[in-house]
Amino acid sequence: MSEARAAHKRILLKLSGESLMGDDAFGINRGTIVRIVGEVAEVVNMGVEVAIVIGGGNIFRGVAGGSVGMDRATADYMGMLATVMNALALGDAMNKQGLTARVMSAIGIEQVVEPYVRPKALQYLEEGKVVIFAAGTGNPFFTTDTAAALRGAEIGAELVLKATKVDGVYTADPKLDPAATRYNKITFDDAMAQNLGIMDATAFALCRDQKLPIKVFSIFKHGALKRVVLGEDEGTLVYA
Ligand SMILES: Nc1ncnc2c1ncn2[C@@H]1O[C@H](COP(=O)(O)OP(=O)(O)OP(=O)(O)O)[C@@H](O)[C@H]1O
Ligand SMILES: O=c1ccn([C@@H]2O[C@H](COP(=O)(O)O)[C@@H](O)[C@H]2O)c(=O)[nH]1
Repeated sequence: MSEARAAHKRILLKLSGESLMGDDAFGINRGTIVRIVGEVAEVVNMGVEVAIVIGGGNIFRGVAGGSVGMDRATADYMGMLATVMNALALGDAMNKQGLTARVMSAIGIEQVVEPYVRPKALQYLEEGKVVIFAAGTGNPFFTTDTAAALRGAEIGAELVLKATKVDGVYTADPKLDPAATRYNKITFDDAMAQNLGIMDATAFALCRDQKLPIKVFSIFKHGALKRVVLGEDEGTLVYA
């Protein structure tokens, strides 16, 4: 274990699917996934129990499928399967880089990965294994952000870390509004009242009701994950 003291014992890290793309147009970039696993390893080696929810936007997005005429629920199941592919790739990279990872799926595909069973997930975390939650909530019409809030609450995480492409929550989407400014912290109620698009309202509401804070930070900023875990000033805190 390293000398630095973590501010949190157990965390839920939400990785967007797009964070695995690197500079590619879609899919999984090998160098990027290796770098992200290296950053996760740093916090695991500090003694932090790490659970991960991985998105699927780099492979498939259900809403996009719906918009071209596909049944929305079917498209959403395809989106959930995309998260299983990302989870398998992430787990494989972790095991190759010296971590022990377990992938658990919210939908039954037992020949491929074990099903999500809460006590088992808790046991893995206590054993120092990284648990990767695949297939979101297992239900269509939800997102992996909501899965992160749900699993975070279920496992008693102290903090949800939303690792994304931007370095925090802004007054407006910074990709669309260059004049947008970043919040250092913001309450769930304010984020929801202002309809800030960084996370969906269901995820915000669940975390607010469970008093589970969220840190939004950029996964592309080297060392940012470790700085969040150390409780340093990084990204935006969303709190109740
Ligand atoms: N107020 C805001 N502050 C910051 N980012 C915002 C805001 N409103 C919208 N966004 C956008 O939200 C996006 C967050 O998306 P994110 O990377 O989490 O993707 P996702 O849909 O959750 O994951 P996936 O890629 O797996 O589908 C950012 O890229 C940013 O452009
Ligand atoms: O609980 C869930 C989680 C996800 N989906 C579908 O998967 C895709 C990919 O997830 P992202 O959160 O966008 O990364 C999502 O667009 C949904 O179509 C789901 O149905 N239920």
